[in-house]
Amino acid sequence: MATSSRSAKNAMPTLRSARSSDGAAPLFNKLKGQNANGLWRILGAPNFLRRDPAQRYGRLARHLGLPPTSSMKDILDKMITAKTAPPIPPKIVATGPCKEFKLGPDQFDLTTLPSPLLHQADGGKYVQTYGMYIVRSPDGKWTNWSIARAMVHDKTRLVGLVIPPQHIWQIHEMWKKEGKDMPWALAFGVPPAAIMASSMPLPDGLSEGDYVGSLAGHSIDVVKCETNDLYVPANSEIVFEGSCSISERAPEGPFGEMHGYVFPGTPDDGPLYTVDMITHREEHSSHLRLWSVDGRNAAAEIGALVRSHNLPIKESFAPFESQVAWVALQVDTKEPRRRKTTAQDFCRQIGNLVFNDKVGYTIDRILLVGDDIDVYDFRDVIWAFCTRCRPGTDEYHFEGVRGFPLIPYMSHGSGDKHMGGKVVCDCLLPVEYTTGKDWEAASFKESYPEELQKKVLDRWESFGFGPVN
Ligand SMILES: O=C(O)/C=C/c1c(F)c(F)c(F)c(F)c1F
Repeated sequence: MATSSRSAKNAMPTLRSARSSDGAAPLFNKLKGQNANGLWRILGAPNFLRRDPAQRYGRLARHLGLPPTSSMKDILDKMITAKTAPPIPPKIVATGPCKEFKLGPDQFDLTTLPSPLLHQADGGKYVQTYGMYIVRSPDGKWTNWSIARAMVHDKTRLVGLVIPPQHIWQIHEMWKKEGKDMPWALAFGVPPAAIMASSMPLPDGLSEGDYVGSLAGHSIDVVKCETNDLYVPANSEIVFEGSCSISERAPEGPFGEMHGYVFPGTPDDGPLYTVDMITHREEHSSHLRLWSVDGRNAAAEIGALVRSHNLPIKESFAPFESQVAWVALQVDTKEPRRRKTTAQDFCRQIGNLVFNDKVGYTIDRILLVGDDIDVYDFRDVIWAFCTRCRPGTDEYHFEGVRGFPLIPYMSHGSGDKHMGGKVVCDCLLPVEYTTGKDWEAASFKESYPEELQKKVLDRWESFGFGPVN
């Protein structure tokens, strides 16, 4: 990464992207409010799409050590494969780069450090959108690494979103029963595989640290916090250490959320986090991003869940165009025919399984599509949805399941804010449940003999139509 923080002093604010051979992410080196050691810089959108179609998911691929030309399928398959690999627990080390600088509560002021106002109508400065929370159950058996947003509340405190059924909420409830504030750490700039694992809806009780080791192919070095007994990745760039109150709450939000809305002047409330110490390394930055990884990773988990129940699903993907609130499931349609499954039984079985599991929490619409549909191509998915799913009769609604309260039609809609609002859309035509696909797509690839297609493509540019895409 860029220049040393020491050179940041007294410089004009500039934006310089963290350019490398495979693409750019905005790195803000000189920010108003930095302290004498340049704390902190900000890297934007570390997991977002690239312009180059050949490297569309390059930044995500880099999180997992995959080539920048990897497909979304390559990325999600690696995450699921690692989950079933033998766990590689973190390795405890005596110290690490994150210990190079240590600031006590009288040496920092969160209201003056360069926390960004990400959207003009946000209820506060969201310094935390891509850092990794570390919390542990009171019995010490479950260490959870996760992402949850938080904004600056005052000089030494943040206020964050902690909602059921998230693991941080589950563990916070355990500490409430103990009558003790929850020890907490927030690590920015952690190993990229760790932040990817933090945004996967892994099963309750599974410690991400074990999973990340199998994802990275080696154990992650962790080091003990100065002010509590939690362990953080030793090469983290910045670490906030402290505790999350089990009683004190404050206004939280609104925030420009993953679905693309902010409702001005409508804060909710959340628990207060007190920061007792900040440690950081010389080369540091706090990472910002907008919520999006969760839906993509949820799709991978949903695919694994339905296959583990012997449901014939080949591929699973959450289209970006749906704000990752939909999941398209490609069905191996010879199986429902072999099993003589009716559409209703099939859709109800999938909806009951997914929408009653934590992995389905953020997903409001499941689209079942046939063998001929590429779930990674939204044009394919929406074509099947528009032409094969009859409104009403081919849709199976689920109102008796936990809803996702952040979706605007839930939080600001007409129905219950916390229950339901979910549906399975059957985008298989009835014939796919009986004798199989009986149509040809009226398309270049399906409506003409291959030799004719080749003849045309060979002469395409000579016709003056430009390069074949
Ligand atoms: O603040 C946001 O834009 C989204 C927060 C968020 C999320 F992205 C998830 F995937 C969750 F599961 C969740 F509980 C959340 F609160």
